[in-house]
Amino acid sequence: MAKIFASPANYTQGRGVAAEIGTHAEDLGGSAVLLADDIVMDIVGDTVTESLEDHEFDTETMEFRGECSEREIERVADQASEYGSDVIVSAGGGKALDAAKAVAERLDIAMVSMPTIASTDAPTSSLSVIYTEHGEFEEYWFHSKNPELVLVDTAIIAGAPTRTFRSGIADALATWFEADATYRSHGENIFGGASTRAGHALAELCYETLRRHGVSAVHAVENGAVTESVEAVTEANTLLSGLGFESGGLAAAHSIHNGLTQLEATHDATHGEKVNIGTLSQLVLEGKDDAFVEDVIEFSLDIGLPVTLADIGLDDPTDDQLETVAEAACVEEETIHNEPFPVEPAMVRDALVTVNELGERHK
Ligand SMILES: NC(=O)c1ccc[n+]([C@@H]2O[C@H](COP(=O)([O-])OP(=O)(O)OC[C@H]3O[C@@H](n4cnc5c(N)ncnc54)[C@H](O)[C@@H]3O)[C@@H](O)[C@H]2O)c1
Ligand SMILES: [Zn+2]
Repeated sequence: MAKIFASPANYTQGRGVAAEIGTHAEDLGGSAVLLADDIVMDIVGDTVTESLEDHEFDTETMEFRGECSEREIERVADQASEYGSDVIVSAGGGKALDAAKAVAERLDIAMVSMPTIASTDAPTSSLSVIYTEHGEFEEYWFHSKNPELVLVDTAIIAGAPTRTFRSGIADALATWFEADATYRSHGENIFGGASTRAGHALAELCYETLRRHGVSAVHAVENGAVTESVEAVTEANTLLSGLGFESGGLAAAHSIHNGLTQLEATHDATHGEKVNIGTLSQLVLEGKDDAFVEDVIEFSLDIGLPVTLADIGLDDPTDDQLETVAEAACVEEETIHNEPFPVEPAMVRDALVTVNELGERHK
């Protein structure tokens, strides 16, 4: 199997860079549509439109309605096509970015990814996670390219609710464990290739960066402050995690997340929050030492991340519910089969109940 590494063409991060979008996007086209929900449009709409128009772009705006579903993608694509847009700029969280990636693929136009929260590693990737209208995970859509430009304004990131930043740390915390499992099993990354040393090393740097800067960065963001730790963790949550998972590979943590989305009770927990339960479950599944699992639980608590099932809305899960999660996590297409040993649903269920017990003990 060939080794494959791919990435966005350009990643730009810093305080105030939203106002420079016209400069960075200049070569990508001449007619842009900005996709964002109401909240995000209020935050970036004027700044982005002004900068694009200063650089000779015709600009339209469009409201994102909140779910990355096939229907929403179709609606946005039809409208963007009517506008004759050759660039889609998407601002917001993972769902808005994922929807825009699918639109860019469908219309064969350029994509600018502008995360306004550092909540997931979606901004840099070449895939979209597709949900039903009701928010259940449906499937991954793999696209032919990564976004042309990823633009991250750290002043906006630090001004967003801290919960989004914590969630991004959780999504990024999974990256190293999943990439390393894939590496050890000689599994496939998102591009259907083997991991490069680069993909593996970036995933490890992601983990080290979170451990060195995570706590300080969360405290800064609680106060809307941009410090060097906030810069480091934003980069880890967004760039290092994004490249690390795509070129390094996913494994159990994200399959368990996908399984958890089958239960409606978890829908108020963010992507990252559910992933954290997936990460801890993966460590138990892999039989990591007690001290190591406890260290990751303690770090999760320091950051303010879920360590029990109740923390993600499952106060008293029934056997049937746990069975549903475990079965969904182990379907054939799931990345859990990148673990270096065969995984059965019973093993996932047992890891989940064990994590729950360990998490309760540490609280
Ligand atoms: N494609 C990938 O590679 C990939 C990777 C990880 C996660 N995901 C997907 O990402 C999605 C989760 O994304 P998410 O956790 O970012 O949430 P989200 O996209 O569901 O919601 C983000 C919310 O935050 C709000 N928001 C955005 N910026 C804000 C700001 N600056 N201030 C205040 N509010 C703001 C938005 O209005 C929205 O309500 C899931 O669908 C997940 O599957 C995809
Ligand atoms: Zn994720």
